[in-house]
Amino acid sequence: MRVLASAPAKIILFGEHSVVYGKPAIAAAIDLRTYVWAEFNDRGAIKIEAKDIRVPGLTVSFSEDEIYFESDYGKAAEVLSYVRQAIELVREEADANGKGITVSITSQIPVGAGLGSSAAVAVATIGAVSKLLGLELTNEEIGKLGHRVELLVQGASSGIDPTVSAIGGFIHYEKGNFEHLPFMELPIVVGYTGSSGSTKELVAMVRRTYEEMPEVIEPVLIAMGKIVEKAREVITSDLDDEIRFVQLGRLMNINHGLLDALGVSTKKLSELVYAARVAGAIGAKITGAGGGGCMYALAPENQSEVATAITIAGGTPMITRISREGLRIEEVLP
Ligand SMILES: Nc1ncnc2c1ncn2[C@@H]1O[C@H](COP(=O)(O)OP(=O)(O)OP(=O)(O)O)[C@@H](O)[C@H]1O
Ligand SMILES: C[C@@](O)(CCO)CC(=O)[O-]
Ligand SMILES: [Mg+2]
Repeated sequence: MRVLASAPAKIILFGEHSVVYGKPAIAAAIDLRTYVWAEFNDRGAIKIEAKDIRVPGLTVSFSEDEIYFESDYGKAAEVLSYVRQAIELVREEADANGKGITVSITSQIPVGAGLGSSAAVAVATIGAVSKLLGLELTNEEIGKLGHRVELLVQGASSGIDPTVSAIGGFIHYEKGNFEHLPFMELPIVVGYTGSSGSTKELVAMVRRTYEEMPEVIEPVLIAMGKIVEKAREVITSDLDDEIRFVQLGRLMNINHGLLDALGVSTKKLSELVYAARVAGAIGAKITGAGGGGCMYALAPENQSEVATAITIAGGTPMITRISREGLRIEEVLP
């Protein structure tokens, strides 16, 4: 039997980092996906084929166009720990420890770019392997297992990324609970700096700053939580789109300033944010963990001008749409 599952990337519209401290956040699944095939092997081992993982600074040996890491030889590189943990967790849940499983991954999501590649690969792997092992799990349960994978690998995780990747759509998230927000086509442009940041390291860096000066950082996190509450009010109001976008844009700009205050912006991220605003975006901010990765801009009138400005500033623009669907079982072959 072979199973193919896919799970989407996400953008965090408001509330990254503060969500790790129990504040609310708003995120949406987007139409870039990670695909995972799962099948049994008769060697009792976990075998992972990551066909297109491109991690700057990582050198791996490969044969033809495939990169192999095999955990039974103790060679599993840290870079594949999300996938390995996902497989091990599902094997445990299914009482199938020791069963040989091969997964093969292809992905459209840039890695370490703030678009939730770690959550998508964990969720798609859990989806494919649980189906293979005959476990009946809801997408919500798979999101919770994805959260456990992120906790195991990163040490800290709010769970928002695996939740939105598993269930899809546009959500408000707080302390493990989520609620779908009314669907809204968002005229956004994502700008990729081309460099990556590690969520594990960025979350740990914010934690160190918080522990050194809680009296300074706590109010920043509280303000971020208030921004999310305000944004939710605007999104669920019956004001015209034009007015809602202007208010959301202002909140994005404030949220970006506070993320910069936490130290998760970079020169390049800020350049893309300012280039987008100068080109007419009504709001622009980092999305995801920062330290490289992506920003996004809200540009109802001028998406193409903003995309050009991001290119001129040295970034790669992506015009994406919200994905209503989260985890999907694409194929089950005998
Ligand atoms: N296609 C893939 N195959 C295998 N592992 C992957 C793949 N994509 C992502 N990963 C894993 O996820 C890690 C990147 O996760 P990280 O949380 O640092 O960034 P992100 O999820 O892309 O961004 P963010 O968490 O800010 O949204 C990679 O180092 C790798 O371990
Ligand atoms: C930085 C962070 O808030 C979002 C990463 O996409 C981490 C998390 O919520 O687990
Ligand atoms: Mg991640």
